[in-house]
Amino acid sequence: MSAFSDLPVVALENARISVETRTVLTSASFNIGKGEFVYLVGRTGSGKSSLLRTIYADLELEEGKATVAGFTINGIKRKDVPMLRRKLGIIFQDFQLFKDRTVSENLEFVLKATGWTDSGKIKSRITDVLMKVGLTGHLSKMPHQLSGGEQQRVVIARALLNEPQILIADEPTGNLDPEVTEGIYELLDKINSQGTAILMATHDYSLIDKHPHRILKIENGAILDSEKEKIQLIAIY
Ligand SMILES: Nc1ncnc2c1ncn2[C@@H]1O[C@H](COP(=O)(O)OP(=O)(O)OP(=O)(O)O)[C@@H](O)[C@H]1O
Repeated sequence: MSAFSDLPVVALENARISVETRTVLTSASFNIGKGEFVYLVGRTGSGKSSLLRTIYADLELEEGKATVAGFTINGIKRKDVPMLRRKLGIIFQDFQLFKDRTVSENLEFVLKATGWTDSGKIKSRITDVLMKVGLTGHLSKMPHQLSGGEQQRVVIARALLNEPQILIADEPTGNLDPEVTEGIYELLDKINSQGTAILMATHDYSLIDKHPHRILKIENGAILDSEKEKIQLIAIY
């Protein structure tokens, strides 16, 4: 093990985050360790997506410090952002696959864009990630030939291509019915048990009840942490 293996995957210190003129976090500090599974909750508009955007360097940190997967986010140079994103897997509620490309082409696009050139390695990586998400045999399908749950599995496969240290998921089950949600959770749980940290924003408190993990809650511009205090989860939308 390297001497750096105990460094957190995400570390925020007194982070202040604003969107346009609205401050969503005033002074947030927390760490996410290697291989942790963490839920991110909070009312609609509390700033969950904004916090995730800061972690993947899509929204600037106004004050404080943040390191993610070994990168310092404060003042990160545009040219370094793709390197950071290679260490992260990002999953959204709306699947954002290219609709005019097959599953395989969607995955190949990302590999080529992130520097993969050897066609044998590309093919075998695509086969590997599709196997991980339970979609072996769906290589040549178009997104519209897949169910919502299957499309989300392709998105998860795409997020895994470059072996990220953490998956950042913004409402990954928001468009899925409860049974399909359970399957997606189980997949994320399996990925997590193989060592990838997960940070998942969700409104689905029944999922959290059923599968408890650490919770970070955004409330009035602050972060509450279930490791330090009891967090009330009342269905608030
Ligand atoms: N592009 C934008 N321009 C202006 N204000 C924005 C923009 N994006 C978000 N906001 C505002 O920033 C605040 C935080 O939004 P954010 O999307 O981070 O919240 P959220 O907790 O993810 O909400 P939800 O649960 O509805 O997804 C909200 O008040 C929102 O209206």
